[in-house]
Amino acid sequence: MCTSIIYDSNGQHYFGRNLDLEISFGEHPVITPRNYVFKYRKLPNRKATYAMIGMAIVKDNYPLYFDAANEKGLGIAGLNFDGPCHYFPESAEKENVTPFELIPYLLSQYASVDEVKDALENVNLVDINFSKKLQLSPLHWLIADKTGKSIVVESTVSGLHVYDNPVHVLTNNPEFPGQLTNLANYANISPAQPKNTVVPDADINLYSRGLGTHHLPGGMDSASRFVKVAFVRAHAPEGKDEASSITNYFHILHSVEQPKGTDEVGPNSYEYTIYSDGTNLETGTFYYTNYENNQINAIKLSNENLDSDKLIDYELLEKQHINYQN
Ligand SMILES: C[C@H](CCC(=O)NCCS(=O)(=O)O)[C@H]1CC[C@H]2[C@@H]3[C@H](O)C[C@@H]4C[C@H](O)CC[C@]4(C)[C@H]3C[C@H](O)[C@]12C
Repeated sequence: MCTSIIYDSNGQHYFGRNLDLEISFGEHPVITPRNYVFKYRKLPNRKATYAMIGMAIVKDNYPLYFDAANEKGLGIAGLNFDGPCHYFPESAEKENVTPFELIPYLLSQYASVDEVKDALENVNLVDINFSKKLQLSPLHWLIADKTGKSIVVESTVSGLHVYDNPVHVLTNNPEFPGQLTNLANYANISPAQPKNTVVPDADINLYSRGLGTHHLPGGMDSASRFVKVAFVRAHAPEGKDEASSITNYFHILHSVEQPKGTDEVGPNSYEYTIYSDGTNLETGTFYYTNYENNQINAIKLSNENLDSDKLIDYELLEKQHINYQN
C-alpha cells in the first residue's frame, strides 16, 4: 500500500509519498529537464517545457515516474488502486494518454491544480502497456500544488473522476468518496484528553495521556492508514524553518510507514515502506528517506542545468550513517 500527502508549513508546501511494496524496482531520483522530448504513444512528441524531479525507473531513456513535482510547484503521486481501476480503449474525441504517461504529461505542461482540472476534462486514460514486461498497473493519483490545493483522480468503469480533496491525503482502496465517508466513524478522535461521558457520575481514572486517540486505527490496511494519516497531518504543527518543516513532514509519513514483517503478501514476503519522499513545492528541493537509510537526503532541482535535453539520474543513497558520539 502507499500513502501520499501535502503538508503546509511556514509558508511552504511539501508533497510526496510513502512507497510500500514487497520488492523494489530499482527506483531512484530522476530529473527531466525542459528540453527532454517526451515520445507519447498516441500524441505528438513534445518537449517537457517544465522540468520535474521525482522517483522513477528509466527504461529505453523514458522516465517511468512513481511520483514527481515540477518547477512550477505541481506534484503528482500514483498509488495502487487494484479492483475499482479501469482504463479505456482509444477515444476519437479525447487526448489519449496512457496511465504511465500521465505524470510526465501533466507535469511537463501545467503549473497548477486548476489547470490540471481543465486539462483532465479532455483526457482518456487509454489501455496501452509500456511494454510486455512492464504492463499497466492499476493506479489512482493525488495531485497537489503550491497553493495547498489537492485533487484525487480515479479512472473506473463509470469514467474518469476528479475529486477535490479536503483532507489532502490519499492511500489505496476503497474509492476516494468511500474513504471520506469512513472518516465520519472517527469524527471524535482528538489530540485532547476525552471527558468521561460513558458513566458521567462515576469517577473514571483517565489512566493514560493520549486517550483521545485510543480508537485511532493503527493497521497497515489502506482504510486504517487513511484515517491515521489524515488525523496526524491535520494536527501536525508547522515548522519554524526548512529543517523543522521537512522533519515534521517525514514524521507525518512515517506515522503510517510499514515496518518489515508486519504486512504479509505471500509466503515469506512482506510489503514494507521502501522509501518516503517529499518536494518543497516552492523551492523544488526534493527530499527522501528509505528503509535502509532514514537520514534525510536532498536534491535541489535548481542546482542542475534545466535547459538540457538529457535525463539526470541520481543514485539512491541506501547506506545508514550512524552518528557515533564517542
Ligand atoms: C505498486 C506501486 C504503488 C504502491 C502501492 O500502492 N503498493 C500497494 C500494493 S498492494 O495494493 O498492497 O498490493 C506503484 C506506484 C508507481 C508504479 C510504477 C509506475 O507507475 C511506473 C511504471 C509504470 C508501468 O506501467 C508499470 C511498472 C511501473 C514501474 C509501476 C509499477 C507499480 O505499479 C508502481 C511502483
